[in-house]
Amino acid sequence: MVNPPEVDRLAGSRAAVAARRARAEVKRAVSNGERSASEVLSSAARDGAQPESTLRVSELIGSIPWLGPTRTAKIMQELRISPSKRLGGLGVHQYQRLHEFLVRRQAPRRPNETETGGSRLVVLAGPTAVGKGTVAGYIREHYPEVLLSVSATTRAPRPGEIDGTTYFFLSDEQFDAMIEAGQFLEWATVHNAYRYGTPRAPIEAALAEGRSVLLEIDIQGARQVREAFPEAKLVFLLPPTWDELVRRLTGRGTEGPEEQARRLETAKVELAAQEEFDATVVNTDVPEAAREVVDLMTA
Ligand SMILES: Nc1nc2c(ncn2[C@@H]2O[C@H](COP(=O)(O)OP(=O)(O)O)[C@@H](O)[C@H]2O)c(=O)[nH]1
Ligand SMILES: Nc1ncnc2c1ncn2[C@@H]1O[C@H](COP(=O)(O)OP(=O)(O)O)[C@@H](O)[C@H]1O
Repeated sequence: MVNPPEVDRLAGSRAAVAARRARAEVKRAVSNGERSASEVLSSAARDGAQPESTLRVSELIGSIPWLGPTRTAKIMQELRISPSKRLGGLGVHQYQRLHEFLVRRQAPRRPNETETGGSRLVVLAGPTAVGKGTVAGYIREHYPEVLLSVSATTRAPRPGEIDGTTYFFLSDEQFDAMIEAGQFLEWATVHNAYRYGTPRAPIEAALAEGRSVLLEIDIQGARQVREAFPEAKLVFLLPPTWDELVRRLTGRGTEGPEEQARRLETAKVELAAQEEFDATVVNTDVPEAAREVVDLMTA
């Protein structure tokens, strides 16, 4: 029996809705880190009937955490794949290029081989509230062999912060005097508000003793350290997702809504800088993230 056209049309639209839902589920799983993009590509290549095969390449790449539309468009150009191309329609060479890109991106980036062995100066940077201070504090507690640099700042202490341990809390005049005397290894104005700087003397002394030194500083500072110490390793701490970063900032309760909004704006700029770093560590679990950072100090 042949279905009347209306029944066929209905069945067709139901199938289209189901396929759309399946593609949305694939994108959600990739953006949450539940599935890797390379595994989705392999699944599409294995079986053209899978919903993955009708996913556009640009949708797959755009689902990878921290790759926004601008970076995605740039990557599509570099891979020489048209934005409308679906996974199931890739040519052999296109598939190869995309697969290599995805596998390269997923492997945890280790400092490049040309670095002098055992360089001991490591910078830990990342967006506000990602957990830099928490991970650095865990390292201070559990890896006493690592010297954690104590920065100077002109911002006021938060409840529980101890002068000389969390920061050296200085007045503007005291901070200016240290700049004048060349006593900072680097310094920067962060979140368009307060100044932060790394006192030079303790770092140079610790490096001279062959100790590992960890600087927890902002992106501007990381760039200055790279200039002064090309062998330094720059590690970028990432949150599992943007929503988790927002939750941590608001949950921390150390800034009011206006300051939080300002810091989140800075965070977007900072996240875009991660490509300048030698390695990235995702701070899902503090002990695990701390272990990965320490491993990078001796890698
Ligand atoms: N350049 C530079 N940045 C620093 C230094 N110490 C801390 N920071 C950065 O200043 C920013 C603000 O730090 P803080 O006020 O503790 O805020 P939080 O990052 O939101 O906890 C963070 O990105 C820190 O990494 C430093 O010595 N130099
Ligand atoms: N892995 C994690 N899981 C959940 N919460 C975390 C994690 N790491 C840090 N936090 C919390 O997130 C908030 C921001 O951490 P903090 O160390 O102050 O960030 P940063 O120094 O990067 O600004 C704090 O409330 C901290 O307890």
